[in-house]
Amino acid sequence: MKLNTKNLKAIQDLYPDELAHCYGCGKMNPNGFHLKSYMVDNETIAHFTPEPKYTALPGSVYGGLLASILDCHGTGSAAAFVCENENIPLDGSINIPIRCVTASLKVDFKAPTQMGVALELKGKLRSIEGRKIWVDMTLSANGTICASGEILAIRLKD
Ligand SMILES: CCCCCCCC(=O)SCCNC(=O)CCNC(=O)[C@H](O)C(C)(C)COP(=O)(O)OP(=O)(O)OC[C@H]1O[C@@H](n2cnc3c(N)ncnc32)[C@H](O)[C@@H]1OP(=O)(O)O
Repeated sequence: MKLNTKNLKAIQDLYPDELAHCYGCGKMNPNGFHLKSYMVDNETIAHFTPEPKYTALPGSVYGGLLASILDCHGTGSAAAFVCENENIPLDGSINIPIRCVTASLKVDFKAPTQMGVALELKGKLRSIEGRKIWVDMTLSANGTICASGEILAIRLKD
């Protein structure tokens, strides 16, 4: 699915500048991946096209890179789901006051991930229990789920 992001704000772009240096998704990191995740209906979605230098076997993407983008999609999704739960707007009118970091990340690699195509990451909220947020994720290439992930993100205390 091609996502029209014209009227959407990326979750990571709602982090305040001083917390936006993450290598995977920080807008302030000039060398990073700049992953951008969006809330669409009840799920989160991101697209990312790896450069050929992130090759594993010829023609397929290195698993560490896939884990990296799932990590950032997962924490961004966790922050967004908490915002939705607490009626905090994601429309860019404010920087979001929710900070989530990864406590645990599990990735299952199900099929080789084709290099040279836009990968699609999706996240669904499994549960929020206090400061713990579990998000289930998939990563697809050309409509085939190549990896699934689950993340436990922890909401930082104020
Ligand atoms: C703002 C932009 C952020 C961008 C982030 C991009 C994604 C990242 O790469 S983040 C970097 C990688 N992650 C980290 O460096 C985190 C390192 N770990 C920590 O800082 C701490 O362990 C932290 C914050 C996760 C939890 O510490 P703390 O706030 O003291 O909470 P703590 O009381 O230990 O744990 C809270 C709950 O989570 C549970 N928990 C913590 N870690 C785990 C774990 N690995 N597995 C299962 N449960 C866990 C605890 O058991 C506890 O549960 P309960 O409330 O039921 O007792």
